[in-house]
Amino acid sequence: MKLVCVDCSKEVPAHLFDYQCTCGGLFDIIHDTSAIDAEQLKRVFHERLSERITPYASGVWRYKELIFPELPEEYITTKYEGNTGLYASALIQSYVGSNSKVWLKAQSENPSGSFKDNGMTVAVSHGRSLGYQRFTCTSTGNTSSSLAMYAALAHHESYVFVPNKNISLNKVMQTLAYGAKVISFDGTYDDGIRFYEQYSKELGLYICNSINPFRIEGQKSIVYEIAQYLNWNLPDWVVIPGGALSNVTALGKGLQDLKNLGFIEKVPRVALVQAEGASPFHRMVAGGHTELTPEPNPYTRASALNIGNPPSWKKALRTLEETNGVTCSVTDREILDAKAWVDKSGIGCEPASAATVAGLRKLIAGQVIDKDETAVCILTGNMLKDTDALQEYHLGESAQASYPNKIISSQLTLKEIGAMLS
Ligand SMILES: N[C@@H](CCOP(=O)(O)O)C(=O)O
Repeated sequence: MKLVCVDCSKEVPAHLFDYQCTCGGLFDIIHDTSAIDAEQLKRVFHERLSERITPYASGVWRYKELIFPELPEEYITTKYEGNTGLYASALIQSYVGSNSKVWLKAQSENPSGSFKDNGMTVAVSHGRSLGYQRFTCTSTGNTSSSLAMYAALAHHESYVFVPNKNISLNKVMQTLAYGAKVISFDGTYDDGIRFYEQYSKELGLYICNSINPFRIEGQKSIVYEIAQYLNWNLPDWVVIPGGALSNVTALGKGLQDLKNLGFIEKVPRVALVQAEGASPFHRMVAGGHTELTPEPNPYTRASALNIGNPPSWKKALRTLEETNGVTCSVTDREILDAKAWVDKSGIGCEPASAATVAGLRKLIAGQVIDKDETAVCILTGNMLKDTDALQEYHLGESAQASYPNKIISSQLTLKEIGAMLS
């Protein structure tokens, strides 16, 4: 295993771990897979589906050989993350106007309620193996909840920086309740990352944001799991939301692993969906530019996507190139309407996740995605991560007329209502 800089291609042995190269570029982790017997490994992954107790019962560590083969088991900090549902939803298929199967991959079912757990279990385990006892991140709330949970499990400390506005209080409370020291600051996630880039050495804390390549390695398991559940036949499209862009980066890296090992024959196309108010990456791609212009004041109601200067944009661009991918942006209204249908389907998600369903609908309407093509939308966070969004949508002044279910209120007694219903 070695670290390779995405900017200057400098190679560094993994034991000299750092977040950034001396040139300022982020590192990728590259594994030596030459000794892997792919068929044998597939059988091992299959056998581990019936594990209950060992770390291999985790939907991340099930794939340890492709994620972090060198890690001694004693450092693994797991809550059996992953193992999340993959649902084919007829309701969502009809909502997006598709003739073909649409799956929802519910990363929202992870132990802390978001996809961050897939990467965090690996980052915290790696940090422990290096001897760290204090962990940190800056976050709009999902990364911080996940970090706080794993740090607590490992009996270690976590220090979390959260913007003082435009994030969900539920997530901040979840982080606090897991025992993190929560420091609210005047700024955005982007400011927090800049701070770490400058001070990571002096802090002496292990950084758990996605500038840490071990986070990306763990998040690759999301697409491994989808592929394994579908017997190694992926849908035509994978639709994914984009904020910090770690998810799409990991998706691309995971797809290349599967292809290179011969686990899958065809690489699906990737559709990356951003919220209109925080869409610097989409604007770059749509404008045919090769450099990202940061958005200084990102704002979307899908607060997990409130990121104007995504650190992983170069890695994300590679995913698009390798998968013949596309990008699009959707409005907050489109996101919240799509969310209402994902919730009604019984699966549920936080607003950021619903950008995928809104994006799929838009891309089908625009004939970028064919109605006859299959797709999987990755849902990143749980419905209860942002209960304000639920209230605003269902009870607020602009409660949506398009949504069929309302609270039925009446002056009748329960006995009278019972008589009416019988
Ligand atoms: N929405 C994210 C933003 C942080 O991204 P990361 O991948 O760098 O941790 C959050 O939950 O904080």
